Formats: sequence, structure tokens, C-alpha cells
Amino acid sequence: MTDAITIRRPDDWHVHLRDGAMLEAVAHYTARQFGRAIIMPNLTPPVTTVAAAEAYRQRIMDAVPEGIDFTPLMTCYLTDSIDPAEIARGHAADVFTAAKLYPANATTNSAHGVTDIRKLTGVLETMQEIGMPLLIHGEVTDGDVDIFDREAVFIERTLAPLVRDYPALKVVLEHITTADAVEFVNDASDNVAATITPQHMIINRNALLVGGMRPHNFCLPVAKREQHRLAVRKAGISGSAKFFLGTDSAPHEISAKESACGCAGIFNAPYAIETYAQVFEDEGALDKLEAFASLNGPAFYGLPVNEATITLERAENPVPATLGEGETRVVPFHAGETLRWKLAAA
Ligand SMILES: NC(=O)N[C@@H](CC(=O)O)C(=O)O
Ligand SMILES: [Zn+2]
Ligand SMILES: [Zn+2]
Repeated sequence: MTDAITIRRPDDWHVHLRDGAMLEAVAHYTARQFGRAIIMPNLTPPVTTVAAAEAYRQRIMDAVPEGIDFTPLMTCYLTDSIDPAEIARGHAADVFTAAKLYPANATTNSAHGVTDIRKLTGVLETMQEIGMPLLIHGEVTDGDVDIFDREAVFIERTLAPLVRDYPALKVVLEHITTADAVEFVNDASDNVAATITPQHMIINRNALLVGGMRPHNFCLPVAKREQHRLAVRKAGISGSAKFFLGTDSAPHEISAKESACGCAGIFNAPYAIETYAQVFEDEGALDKLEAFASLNGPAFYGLPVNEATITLERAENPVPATLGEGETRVVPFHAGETLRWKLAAA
């Protein structure tokens, strides 16, 4: 039995660090594990300008403890009226690594998102030309589409035509939850990849509803049936360069989750790499963890891999019931359980 694993320092290709007190409370969890992270722009107001992204990047750097080498990679929140020139300027200035497409009202803080992808023609042409990745929350929002079908319908109605019309555009389908998504990404060109969260490898929709409603297992896209979890899990541990780590860690203060209308988002940052390690070990695929966590993402983004390494040790790692205080009190994924791996101090 392996008792320690050393891999190149991983990166998180999809994380919500929030702002203000919550940013201060959560930034260190991500920074202690990951060399870089793609920072989601769904603040209020959303990050839609180069100036806003630069200011937010500075606030993140200020929130990361001294002595930790961590680079936030910023994204631009796409709206119906965003100017392609602003996106290109931000990309050229090394401020915007990628741009994020939220279909309007698909998820938390997406009210300013895109109402119709046809409004993005100029933006997508520009991004394709400059080689800037498009990151997608892939769910339709039509009231007549069942919430469990929204990812599959998005792939069929929006993503397939998009990939056909912009064959050279780099596209990441974020936080995939279905066998349909796995199949689409596998069949697409090398310009199409996907991120996978810990929760979508671990829970199916029973975890939300059996024995009572469990708001801390609610995120979007919502967890699906077991057959979909198994397909996503298999893709993640496969070693395929098309799939890489993106936690989608999305902290919401406890009362916003435990509410008559609870927010979507699972806070998994504190134990993210340990959780993934447990999944890979359960699948007998620990040898694929480094590709998923540390190599595939940089290769897709055209960035160097991290030089530093991390070591995970086999050790009981109890997850507290809650973390933080007051307005930053949050319930982490796996609250009250004990994980089998522990990140060794650097
Ligand atoms: N994943 C979630 O359920 N929530 C995210 C938004 C998102 O990534 O869709 C959030 O910002 O809270
Ligand atoms: Zn999302
Ligand atoms: Zn997200």
C-alpha cells in the first residue's frame, strides 16, 4: 500500500474565491494546495473590465498569506454587450487568461450573463483568433427543460453548433455532470476539454434527497443519476488530456445554504486535493492523479507545469462540521467525515 504520493503542484482550473470577508476567509485554502487557479468572475457586480480584474487580482493577492507562491488567473465575465476589444486588450496585457460564459440566470450571480449566444459573434471570433479559452457553464435555462436535463440539452442546442462554427476556439465545458458531456468532449477535437469537480465524481442525486434535503450537496449543475456519476468519474481517472481538475469550490455563508431558497454551490476547497486523491485511489488510479491535477490543465492552456511538488501522506484527516465565523461560516464538503489523505506541510 502506498503511504505517500508526491506530484507536481496542482492547479485549480475553476474556483470561486468571492470578495471581501469571504475572500479573506477562504483564499488560503486554495493557495496552500494549488500553484494557480482560474478565478471565476461572478462577483456583484461581475468582473467585466480589465481594470476590475486587475483590482480583484490584487485583492486576492492581498488575501493570500505571505510566503505562499500562488498565481490567480483572471477571467472576464461575458455579457450581451461586452466589447471584444476590451477582452483582447485584457488578454494581451496578461490580465484575462480566459472568458466565462454564463447563460443568463443559469446559476449564482449570472443575472448579467448572456441571453443569446448569437450576441457573442464578434467576441467569439476575436477569442478564436487570439487563442483565448472560452469557459462555459453549460446549462440551458428554458423553463420547460427539466433541471436534470439542462446540461445535455445545452450540449445539443448550443455547444455542438458553437464547436462546429468556431473549430479553432479553445473551449472548456466546466464542471461536467453527465455521460453526455463526457461523450461530447471525448468525440470533439483537442480544442475542447472539460473540468471535473470532486463532488461530481463522488455524489449522485440521492445525496441531495435521500433521508432529507441536504442543501450542502446542492450545486449547479446539480448532481445527476448514478450512471452519470460513473461516467464522469471514469473520465476523470482515465488519464485523458481532455479532462482536468476544477473544484468549482463555491462558498456560501451557512444561512444562505440552509434556507427556504438555498444557494447553489459546494465549498470543497479546504480538502480538495485530498478528496481527489481518495477517489483516484479507490479506482486504483493514483498513477493518473498527477496528469489530471497538474499536467493536463497547463497543457490545454499552453502554460508551463508548476516546478514545485506537493506530497500527500496517508493519515486520518477529519473534516470539521463548519469552518469560519459569522458571515464567513461555511460547511465544507465531507463535513464531519474523515478523509484518508493529508497534504504534508510544504
Ligand atoms: N456551482 C455552483 O453551484 N455555484 C457557483 C456558480 C457556478 O459555478 O455555477 C457559485 O458561484 O456559487
Ligand atoms: Zn457554473
Ligand atoms: Zn463555478
